Amino acid sequence: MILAANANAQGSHVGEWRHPDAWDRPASNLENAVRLARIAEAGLFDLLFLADGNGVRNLDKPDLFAATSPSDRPAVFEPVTLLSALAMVTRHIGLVATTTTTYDEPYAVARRFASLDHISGGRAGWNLVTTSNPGDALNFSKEAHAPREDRYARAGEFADIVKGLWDSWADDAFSQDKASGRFLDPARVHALNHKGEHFSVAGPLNAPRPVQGHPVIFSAGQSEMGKELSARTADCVFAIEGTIERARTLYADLKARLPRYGRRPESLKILSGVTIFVGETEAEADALFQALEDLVSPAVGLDYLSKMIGHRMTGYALDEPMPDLEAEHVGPTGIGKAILGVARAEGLTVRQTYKRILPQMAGNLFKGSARQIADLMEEWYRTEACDGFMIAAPVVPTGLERLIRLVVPELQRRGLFRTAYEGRTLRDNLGLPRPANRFFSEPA
Ligand SMILES: Cc1cc2nc3c(=O)[nH]c(=O)nc-3n(C[C@H](O)[C@H](O)[C@H](O)COP(=O)(O)O)c2cc1C
Repeated sequence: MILAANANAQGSHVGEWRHPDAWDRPASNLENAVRLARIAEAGLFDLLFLADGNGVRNLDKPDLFAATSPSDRPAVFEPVTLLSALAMVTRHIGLVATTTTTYDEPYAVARRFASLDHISGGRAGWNLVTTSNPGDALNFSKEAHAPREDRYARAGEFADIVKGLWDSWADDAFSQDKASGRFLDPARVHALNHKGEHFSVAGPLNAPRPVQGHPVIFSAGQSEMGKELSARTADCVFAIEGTIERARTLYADLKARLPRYGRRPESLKILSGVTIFVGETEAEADALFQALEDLVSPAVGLDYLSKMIGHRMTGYALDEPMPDLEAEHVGPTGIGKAILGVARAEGLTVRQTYKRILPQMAGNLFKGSARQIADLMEEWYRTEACDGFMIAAPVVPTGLERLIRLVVPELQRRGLFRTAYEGRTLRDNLGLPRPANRFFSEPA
């Protein structure tokens, strides 16, 4: 079972940062990030994962903004920069950063992640997103966020170029031989010379081939286009589905797309987003859950719901049934659709819907004792709802510490989770092979 730490130092629950256990002054705090990375590595987690965006939300609503939620992101480190620092204080754990294909350039992204892979000794991963926050467009000389179709078309070409650039050099290209005076072998370089619909990139990349060949690629879109992109280009998918049945359907759907691209089912790992409240007892987990809920005002809750479903919910009566938005609303995201589906299936009111998703910015909710949590994780894993979990554990960092103390040993006893890191690279630990260079055969 793969375990990933969804490592937003401000937490994932909207009310979390106000809890007495939360660390003080979480904004852009390197010391906290280092502590969190060390905690996750001591717990043998496969990787740290940093979601990201390129803009600040809610500035137009000063009251909400003052009570900032983690998704507003007013003060977060640029993730590759942060992971480069964390690479120096960790040895085993994978380091995965989100970077957008909509507002970045393939050469720059290939270079950044090749560098992180070398700096970390083969532990880098790139979470490829097409950007969820439309306002980010205004920070990149655009007047509006491009439609989903255009973003995904660009993303597909972007990913192909990045992979091609990582293959610029054969693994043995840089002999750096002082005696002969030969720094590199000019026969072992390939200039990409890509000319496509969105990009023209000559190459080669000004970095040796990454330690892992290609850093691990994550992707996180759940629309038809998002799923197809994952099947074609990703090694791991960060998936969020509200029920085990929906998660199994998505799992089967994604794996069934792979043969079309000549891929085997085990070449794509699916991590289900989950927020875990674990206590010494079920009652302790319930109490923490309730304490966090009490820290969120209806205004903040409604705003959060609006962002998650892509439709402004202010003005709807809190205790009326959740409106049937899917019919009237053209563009809910994959996540938004899942939320609306659960609200409809369970007949939730607007208030119940936002309360339901409050702890679920990072995915499905698991709450209870260590045994109960391990039972749920085992069921999801064994019945092919996922290959592992992208875990947020409120409150940061005590929630993760508790999870590692209580749940990890239970998973180990059941033979579901490692007792020591197996490999040297993130790919090794995830059980993913090192990709061959598409332009050069391996050195003899
Ligand atoms: C689980 C999950 C995590 C995501 N994380 C991010 C993120 O960190 N930053 C971002 O800009 N977009 C993120 N996205 C947005 C996607 O990249 C994509 O733009 C959005 O989901 C719309 O595509 P879809 O309809 O295919 O889901 C995430 C999406 C999902 C489903």
